[in-house]
Amino acid sequence: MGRDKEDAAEREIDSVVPWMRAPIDVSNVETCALETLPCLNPRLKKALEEMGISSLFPVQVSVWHETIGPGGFERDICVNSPTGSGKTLSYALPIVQILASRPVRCLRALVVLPTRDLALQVKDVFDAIAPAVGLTVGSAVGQSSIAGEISQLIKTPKLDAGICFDPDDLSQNLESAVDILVATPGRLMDHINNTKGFTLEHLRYLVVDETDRLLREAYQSWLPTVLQLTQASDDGLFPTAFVPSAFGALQTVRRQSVERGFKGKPYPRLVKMVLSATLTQNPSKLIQLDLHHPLFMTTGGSRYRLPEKLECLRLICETGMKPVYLVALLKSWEGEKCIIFTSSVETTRRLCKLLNFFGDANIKAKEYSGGLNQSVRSKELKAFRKGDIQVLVASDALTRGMDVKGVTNVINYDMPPFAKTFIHRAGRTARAGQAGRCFTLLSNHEVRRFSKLLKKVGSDSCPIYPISPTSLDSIRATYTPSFLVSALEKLKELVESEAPKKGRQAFRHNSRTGNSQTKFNKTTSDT
Ligand SMILES: Nc1ncnc2c1ncn2[C@@H]1O[C@H](COP(=O)(O)OP(=O)(O)OP(=O)(O)O)[C@@H](O)[C@H]1O
Repeated sequence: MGRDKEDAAEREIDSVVPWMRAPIDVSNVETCALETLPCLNPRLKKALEEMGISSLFPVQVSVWHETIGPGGFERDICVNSPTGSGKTLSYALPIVQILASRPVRCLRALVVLPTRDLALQVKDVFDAIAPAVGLTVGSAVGQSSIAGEISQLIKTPKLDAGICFDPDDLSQNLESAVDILVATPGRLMDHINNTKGFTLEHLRYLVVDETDRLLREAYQSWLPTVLQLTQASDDGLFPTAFVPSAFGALQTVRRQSVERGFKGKPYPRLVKMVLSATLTQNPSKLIQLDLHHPLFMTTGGSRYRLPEKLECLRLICETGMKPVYLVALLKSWEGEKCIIFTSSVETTRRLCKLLNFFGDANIKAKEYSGGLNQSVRSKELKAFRKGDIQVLVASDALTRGMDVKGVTNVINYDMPPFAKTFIHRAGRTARAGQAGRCFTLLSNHEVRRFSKLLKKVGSDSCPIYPISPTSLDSIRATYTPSFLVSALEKLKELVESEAPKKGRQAFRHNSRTGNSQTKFNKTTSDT
């Protein structure tokens, strides 16, 4: 989306839908010890304790109160709560508790997330609690082959000795092997369209995590498809292409209800939970979710909120000096985990290579961007989680929601283009009530625009970080003309061997433009 469009979308706050005008303010809610949480299943309590959790965070307490007990889940839930405030468990815990009370194996909860790594992270949370109450969690994210995924999701019938399972025989009972499915939209659609025995017929809970991101892209119309498949089944609403393909004895009949508040809606209805740190307030987007008496939960009065213990800092330098400032910062934190954000995939790749040229700085940096294939990305992320890599250089597309323990610093090497981008980047640190710092490197001409952005995110303080002149000088000593020539040569080789055609052309153009300082600055300022 272009900047103008995004800005316009952000301004649409003026046309907030009525139900968003009187939210539940989560900042007035206290944390709650597990011992005092009403109705908590003792087996879930034990599982939470094994995860190291002794109390619930405010957003988790608020959602719990609206979902557990009499009248629970009567309304759809919309949560706008800061990064790292624990939104995943806020939906995972009540869903698991409720499903545990009726132990019948069929797909009853679906959680949709925009990326594979994020979906796997959320699956880990469900996996930590669901088995304690006998529930099974599956994933449809494209991590394994489609056949591997199908065998994990669908239970094939036990046949008499000598009789083989025939996948085309519709008379055989195919049942779901999972109660809860965590999916990305693409793989979800593959299973809806092609997997025999995969059905949303029994679905009771739909979670759309990172809602604003998921609503921005249609992903093969996954949302209208899911909503259509969970409509009333007594009025012929299922289009033939989507006839559910489960042939087990178990049936869920959704009827057009005439009960108060449900007129014209199917009952039992699909309960929806939508969550983000930057939940859209755009009515034309929200309407796609077809929410039922939505209950809005937010933190504080402002639209966006940064984590409480996040410290924002800025560094102002000439564009060509950004690498020097960056290395000075990284050297001063030896061993601390850090994520560096850049403006594009190409920039991410180049900056990562550049950091690795500063060999004596001992910085182990890896790239995490849409320019890498999924398996490489997941491998780098795993190494970063384990602490084998200290620095992850990342583009924006994939880092939303990412939860990596021990990230104490985030650096905006390129200024974030939008307030939302700043929130999600900065939110990779200062999670779960921990302290963290977000540094932004700025050139003089960016200072005013950055101040405006800070106002939007509700930050009233972002002092200049006093970087030590001695450390800058020592790095400048490395950053000599001979270093530049050698780095330039290495970058050229790498770019020519790896970059797409466009990148190679840009580099050749730079190489023709004269002295090495100009060339290097161009290359680094592009990064
Ligand atoms: N009750 C709790 N006690 C201690 N730690 C918790 C609790 N709930 C969640 N956490 C931890 O807090 C961290 C952040 O949780 P989570 O990823 O759900 O945040 P989030 O609000 O979804 O963030 P984002 O908006 O960035 O996706 C995780 O590491 C999680 O393990």
